[in-house]
Amino acid sequence: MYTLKEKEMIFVFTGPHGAGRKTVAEMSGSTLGLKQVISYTTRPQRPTEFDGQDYHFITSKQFADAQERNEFIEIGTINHHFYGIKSNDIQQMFLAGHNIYLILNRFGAATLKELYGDRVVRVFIYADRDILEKRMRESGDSEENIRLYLSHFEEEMAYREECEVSFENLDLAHTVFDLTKTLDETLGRNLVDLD
Ligand SMILES: Nc1ncnc2c1ncn2[C@@H]1O[C@H](COP(=O)(O)OP(=O)(O)OP(=O)(O)O)[C@@H](O)[C@H]1O
Ligand SMILES: Nc1nc2c(ncn2[C@@H]2O[C@H](COP(=O)(O)O)[C@@H](O)[C@H]2O)c(=O)[nH]1
Repeated sequence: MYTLKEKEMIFVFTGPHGAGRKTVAEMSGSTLGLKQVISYTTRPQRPTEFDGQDYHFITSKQFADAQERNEFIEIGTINHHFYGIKSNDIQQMFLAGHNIYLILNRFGAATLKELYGDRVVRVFIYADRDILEKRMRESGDSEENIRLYLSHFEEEMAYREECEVSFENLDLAHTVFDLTKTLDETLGRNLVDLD
């Protein structure tokens, strides 16, 4: 496992599906120079997704081989598919001089917190159930996926209390403004003058 150096931070975006974790993480992340560590998954690639950008899409055999070689720092099973983060990818990002973010479910967020303690800030992004359903439908998710994702809504929302910071993502510009300010302060840089 990579040992974090002074001032290196890991931001883990979590919360219910469709809350806008990816959207706000990318927007604030690009302002603050954070880089995403991309997960590996055995889930089939969706038509709107790009390999290496949304996920590294790999076969079950490739996943099992990497697991055998102890390459993953964290592994999750979601809807019968495997997801994992490689330790070496975290290390490479830090060696390249970037602070990092990941977008994980609550189990992955809890694992990273256990491993890296105070250096992990869990950022919980949420909106109410009806809004999530509307967003998922508008972004083309299948009815089956929407049903599956919303079936975990209450458990996902309950994790909010354990997270270091949380933002209700209603108006995108406001969320990104508040989030960027908070992350900038957490990094102790105060580079972003948002007032
Ligand atoms: N504040 C917002 N208002 C309206 N739409 C939003 C807002 N934030 C994000 N969206 C839209 O909602 C959809 C889901 O956003 P996003 O993919 O970022 O969510 P997510 O939490 O990462 O969920 P998933 O894991 O399902 O991708 C996208 O189409 C995105 O453009
Ligand atoms: N515990 C982990 N959770 C992960 C990882 N990569 C993504 N995720 C989360 O899983 C769900 C499924 O997302 P989908 O894109 O397949 O719809 C979502 O909440 C992701 O944030 C991981 O490596 N570990």
